[in-house]
Amino acid sequence: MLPRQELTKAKRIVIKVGTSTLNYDTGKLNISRIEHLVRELSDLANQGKEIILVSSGAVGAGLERMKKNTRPASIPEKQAMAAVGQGILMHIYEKLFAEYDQIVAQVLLTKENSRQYSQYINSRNALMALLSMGVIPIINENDAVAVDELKIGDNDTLSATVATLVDADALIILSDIDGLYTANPSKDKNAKLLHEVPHITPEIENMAGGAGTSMGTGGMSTKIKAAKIAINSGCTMVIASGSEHDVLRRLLKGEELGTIFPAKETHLKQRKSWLAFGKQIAGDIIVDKGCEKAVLSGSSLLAVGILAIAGEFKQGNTVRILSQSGREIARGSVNYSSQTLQKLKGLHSDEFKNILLDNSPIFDEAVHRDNMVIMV
Ligand SMILES: Nc1ncnc2c1ncn2[C@@H]1O[C@H](COP(=O)(O)OP(=O)(O)O)[C@@H](O)[C@H]1O
Ligand SMILES: N[C@@H](CCC(=O)OP(=O)(O)O)C(=O)O
Repeated sequence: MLPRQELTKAKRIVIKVGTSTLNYDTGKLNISRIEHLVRELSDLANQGKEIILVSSGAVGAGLERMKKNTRPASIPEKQAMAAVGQGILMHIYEKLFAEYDQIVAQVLLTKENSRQYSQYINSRNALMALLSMGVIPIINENDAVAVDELKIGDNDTLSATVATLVDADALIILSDIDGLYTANPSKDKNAKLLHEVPHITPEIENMAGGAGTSMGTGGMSTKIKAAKIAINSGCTMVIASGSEHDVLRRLLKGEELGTIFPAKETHLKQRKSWLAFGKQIAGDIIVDKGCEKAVLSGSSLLAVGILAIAGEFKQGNTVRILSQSGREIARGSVNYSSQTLQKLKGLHSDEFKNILLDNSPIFDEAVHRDNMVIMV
């Protein structure tokens, strides 16, 4: 089935709306757009679709309330603005959704919630319970507690993590632009809109630039990062304009709006998606061309193909597997620490016993294919 047609069948849908869509350039909330969004989402829920809204805008709403017109530079100030704004945002949503008799719930997440498998499953259970009750969860990052290493970092990535968590059929990212262009259109007047991106190649990644306004964060590059997560988890993603009339209804009828990133056929099992997207990356393993080919065709990663190791990691940590050119081809749970792998790299497993003098278990594979997820 064509990817646009697939969208017409989507039942569980995550919709992400960015600050640049929720706010005017003045920094004030775009009330009529929020009203329209709420109307469209309630209508989709009435059709029996399961809807999750990932909404940015807390910092923006906080800034407006505190009468500031530039995003603060320091993290504590940003956190303070988000804390002021999140309540305002929820109050608006609660009030508007109530007009359509639609119940909503606030869910605030951090990376911590996906790092531990038990917490990952707990968040999934809570979201599934809300969906089964016909409630629309409204998700944002828990900005007040999520400093640096706890931060998911941007709501594009958060929305893709959520889509993976709940096995969503589609992720729709609404922005202030109608999709991915061949270059940043604010800088290149000849940039053209791409209607479909069948594969995320390095060229596609290079097209994506940073945020367009002082309000938005991440720009297209975080949306491409989100697309990688979503499509590898079997979820089709679309980037479309939040200002396009009836954008959600039209997209879900198969209309060619925005840029579509079709889901990959292979749907990762829960544990594999957690492995790939839930856990923190502890380091990198750089492999030679032969090893890259073997990994991409489904083999385990053997030490003989390892050229170099970056970072310090322990056995069981998640590492990225990179090609010689630095492109991530896979990630997985590693059988040896970085210290041990430094000694084993380039060797065949029958040579390991000369190196591993202690009685530590000898694995043939540095990363077993069952604990590995292909990322291209
Ligand atoms: N290749 C590209 N195609 C489209 N937009 C791009 C591209 N590269 C950078 N951008 C910028 O990304 C912006 C959207 O991201 P962002 O400002 O973070 O908004 P949001 O708040 O919706 O996340 C666009 O307005 C545009 O200026
Ligand atoms: N958690 C922050 C959103 C951060 C973010 O990713 O913003 P955006 O790029 O507008 O989606 C907030 O609510 O302001």
